[in-house]
Parts: sequence; structure tokens; C-alpha cells
Amino acid sequence: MRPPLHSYPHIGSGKVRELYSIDDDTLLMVSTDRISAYDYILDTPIPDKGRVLTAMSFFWFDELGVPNHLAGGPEDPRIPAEVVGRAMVVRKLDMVPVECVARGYLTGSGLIDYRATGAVCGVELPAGLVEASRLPEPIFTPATKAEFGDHDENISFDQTAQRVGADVATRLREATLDIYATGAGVAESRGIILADTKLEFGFDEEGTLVLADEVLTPDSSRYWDAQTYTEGQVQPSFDKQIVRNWLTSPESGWDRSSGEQPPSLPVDIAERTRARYIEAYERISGRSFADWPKGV
Ligand SMILES: C[C@H](c1ccccc1)n1cc(-c2ncnc(N)c2C#N)cn1
Repeated sequence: MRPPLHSYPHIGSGKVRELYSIDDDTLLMVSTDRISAYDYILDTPIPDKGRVLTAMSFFWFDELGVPNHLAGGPEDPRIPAEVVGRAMVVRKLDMVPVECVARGYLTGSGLIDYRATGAVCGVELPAGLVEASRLPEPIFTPATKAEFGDHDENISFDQTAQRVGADVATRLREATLDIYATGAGVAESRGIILADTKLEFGFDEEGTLVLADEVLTPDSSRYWDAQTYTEGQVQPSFDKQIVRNWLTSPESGWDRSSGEQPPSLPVDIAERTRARYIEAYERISGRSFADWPKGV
């Protein structure tokens, strides 16, 4: 008999995820079907988004083979029935207070930093790079963890070392770049570009640096379709572009500059977005989403 979700104290909320305490050493991380766009959490859920992104994290934890915080499988008996398939039982860690970002391409806040300084997080880059340029080699671009709703702030490696020590900063950079390289290589072989990703790490009770949080999901990474990749322009998001295009189309009646909450999504937009998440998972993992557990 699975415990009810309400039997676990709720201890944290992210934009699209919830965190509960199972016991002193274990947490339950639940992914919802919520989707964010243009810094808003939309009021229309994307059916199965939580399950697809959880399936992706389980795939990557398995594929990467590095120490991670998983404490159970997708159907662990501690997972309440209503969230089976979109929850992970994880070891409680002493989390490192740094967002560990790897970038293989120049976009977003990295492009803004580059245009202002010629560098990203203090990493000097060649002149002449533009939106979506592939970098000569992937770079480690850490950031501070922003409060709910704020954007993370990019910091340099030295600033990271001041926060966590030079040795840990070095280990974070190495682990982040290694994981990105593996993820980008697998994605590329499936016709998908992993432009960048954000990882989180923590220390377990033995002092081992452990990969935590979600891993290489479309919520923690930028995924682009390699077939449409064109340097010099903002790339369509593999998973969110359908939503973004509808929200910025006359059909939605929404004005992005208004500061107003976006309207509800039409059913077909939500359904097509669900299909994109499933396509990303199945192409990258080579697994069928139909085989993934589902709660009640
Ligand atoms: C940002 C993220 C979060 C997710 C979902 C909802 C709200 C926050 N979060 C994860 C931990 C965390 N703390 C201790 N041990 C761990 N293994 C983890 C993990 N992962 C703290 N925050």
C-alpha cells in the first residue's frame, strides 16, 4: 500500500516542481504538468509533462553512470500512487549553492554577457560570435541560485571558488563539462542539439560530490532541432516553441509587454506540446514513453 502524498510534509516549491520530506534522509521530488513561458507559469497544464521529464531524468542518471542522489526507482513503494511516474525518491544532500551551467552554444544570458564583455562568466571568447554560435569548446558558466521568480546571476569561476572553495569549484566544473559532453553527444546522435544545461550537485553523508536535481531535461536545458539549426538567429525551443508562437500570435490576444498573465492554451496547443516532450524523450532515450509508469 503506497502512502498518500499528504502524509509527506511539503518543504519546497519550484516553478514546476514540488519537494516533500519522506524522512530525515530522504526526499520526494515531484514534477508537475505545469509549464512556464516568458517567465510566467501558465494556467494550462501540459498532460504528461511531469512524467516525461521524470523519465528523462531517470534515463540520464542511468546513462551518465555518475554518483547521483536517486534512492529508489520509478515505482519505489514510497512514491504515492497519485504521483507514480512523475516523482523521484532521492537522498537528502548538503546542496552546493551554485547552479552549474555548461554551454556549448551562445544564447540567452551568455550572449548578453558576451556582447557586454567579450566573455561569459569571465571566460574570454573569440570576437565575432552571434546568437546561437557554437562555442569553440563547451564552457562552465556558473550562476547563483536566484530566489523564486528571479533570474540566476552569472558568476565567474573565481567567485564560485570563493563560495565553495577552489577544489570543489574545480570538481564542479569538471563534472559539469563531462556530463554536458555526454549529453550533447547522445543528443547529437539523435539529431538534437543540447545547447546548454543547468546541473545541481550536493554532498552526501560520506562527503561524496553527487549529481542531484533533475538532469538534462528540457526544463533544465536548451534543446534545439539540429535540422533547423541556423547560426545568427534565436533557435526554436524543441519543446516550448509551439507554446511561445501561439502566445505571441494574434490568436492569443495576449500582449507580452502588458505584464498580464498569459491566456489559457487551446487544447491542440497543449496536446502538440505534449507530443514534442514525448518525441524528445523517445528520440534521446531510444525508449518508448508508453512503457513509463503512470499513477492513478
Ligand atoms: C531546487 C530543488 C527543488 C526541486 C523541487 C522543488 C523545489 C526545489 N531542490 C532540490 C533540493 C535538494 N535538497 C537536498 N537534497 C537533494 N537531493 C535535493 C535535490 N535535488 C533542494 N532544492
